[in-house]
Amino acid sequence: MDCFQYRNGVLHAEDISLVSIAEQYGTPCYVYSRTAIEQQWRTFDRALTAYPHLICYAVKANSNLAVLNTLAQLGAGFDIVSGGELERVLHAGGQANKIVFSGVGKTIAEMQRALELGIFCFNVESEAELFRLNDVAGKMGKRAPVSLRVNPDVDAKTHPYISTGMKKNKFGIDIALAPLVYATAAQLPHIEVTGVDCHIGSQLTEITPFIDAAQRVMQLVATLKQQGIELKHVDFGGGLGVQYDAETPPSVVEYAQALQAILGNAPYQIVFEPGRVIVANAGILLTKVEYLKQTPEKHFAIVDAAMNDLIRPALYSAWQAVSPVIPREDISSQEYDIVGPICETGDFLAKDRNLSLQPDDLLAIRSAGAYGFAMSSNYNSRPRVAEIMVQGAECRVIRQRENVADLWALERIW
Ligand SMILES: Cc1ncc(COP(=O)(O)O)c(C=O)c1O
Ligand SMILES: N[C@@H](CCCC[NH3+])C(=O)O
Repeated sequence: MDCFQYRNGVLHAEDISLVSIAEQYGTPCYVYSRTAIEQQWRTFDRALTAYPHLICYAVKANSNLAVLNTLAQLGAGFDIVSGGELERVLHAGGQANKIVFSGVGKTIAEMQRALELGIFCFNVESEAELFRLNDVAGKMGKRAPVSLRVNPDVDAKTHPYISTGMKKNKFGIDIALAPLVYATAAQLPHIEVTGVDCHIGSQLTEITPFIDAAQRVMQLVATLKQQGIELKHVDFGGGLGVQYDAETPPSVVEYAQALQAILGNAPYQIVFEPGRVIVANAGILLTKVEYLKQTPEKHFAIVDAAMNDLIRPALYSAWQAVSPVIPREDISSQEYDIVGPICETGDFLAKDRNLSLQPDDLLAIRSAGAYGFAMSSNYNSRPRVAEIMVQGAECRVIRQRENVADLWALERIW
């Protein structure tokens, strides 16, 4: 169920009108539906009951403590890519033994901390990293649980910036070389080979690349078995797409069924690292129209949110729906570019949208729960916006709006 719906002509987040949120907390702000996050989580979890599984929410999609805590309470594991994400998860109540650590550039300090805490496993992305991890674990008198992230050379058919499973990408170990690297890993005294991992990209809207990758991974698992290397878990990463516009991504159930057809009754724990599909449609960015501006070419709606708040349109030409909080019928509509106040032509949130607008109108940029606030910045010295979480008729600030003093809090004059 969509937790952002119109009631009596006003867009609501669950039971709370977005007009009242704007009045109480100001704009721009992110608004998340806690119920929507919980629902998505449960849908994912239920679809996978055929196998023992661990769902490790990809923290990078939305790392607010309240979001992480909501998921931790449901039993989530977490996929992290930095020491910062590791500490966030712990601070939010997540369990270390349900954490997978991905990423191509893990530092010695990050490895030490993760080993000290006893994470579920390291998704190792290169031989060099494997040797470093063996060394670090050895000095600590430990054995590091390891899953090699393999690169299956499958085209995820998504935006090139977020496609990760092709030979030309920096991620993972070439699947053709993986048997050799596994053989090396199995000989290292401070490495315990526990699994295999694969993540081919984000916002996948077709099932075929997932199937191709899963087949290649399971072939590798069979080869390793012949080599005498028995794995305990198989991690299929994240990447399941969501509907922003007219895409028709596979449902979680379709995705699970397709994997089941490949896995049969394989005796492995199955791990997933979903990010976007859990949180994207559980959030909006609420913004206010400051000015309407007309040039001979275009109509612009200049709003108080900008590319520093939501960079996806500027970075990937991503399309996100724009909904008026109170749709107007008193004036005719125009094609608008929805732009921010930043000094860049790339500062747009949407282009060519047919809307009826007046200054001070509120707009909701939809599907902003994933890779929204998490990718925001202070560019143009803009304080980061507030994040609000709603459940039913209850509403809480889960991150305060920054103020100008926060902008230079860590700076010193020479
Ligand atoms: C290693 C890894 N796992 C999981 C994810 C989560 O992906 P998504 O948000 O598309 O589910 C990502 C991001 O693409 C990733 O890099
Ligand atoms: N930031 C991207 C997704 C990248 C996923 C990171 N592995 C987006 O907004 O679509």
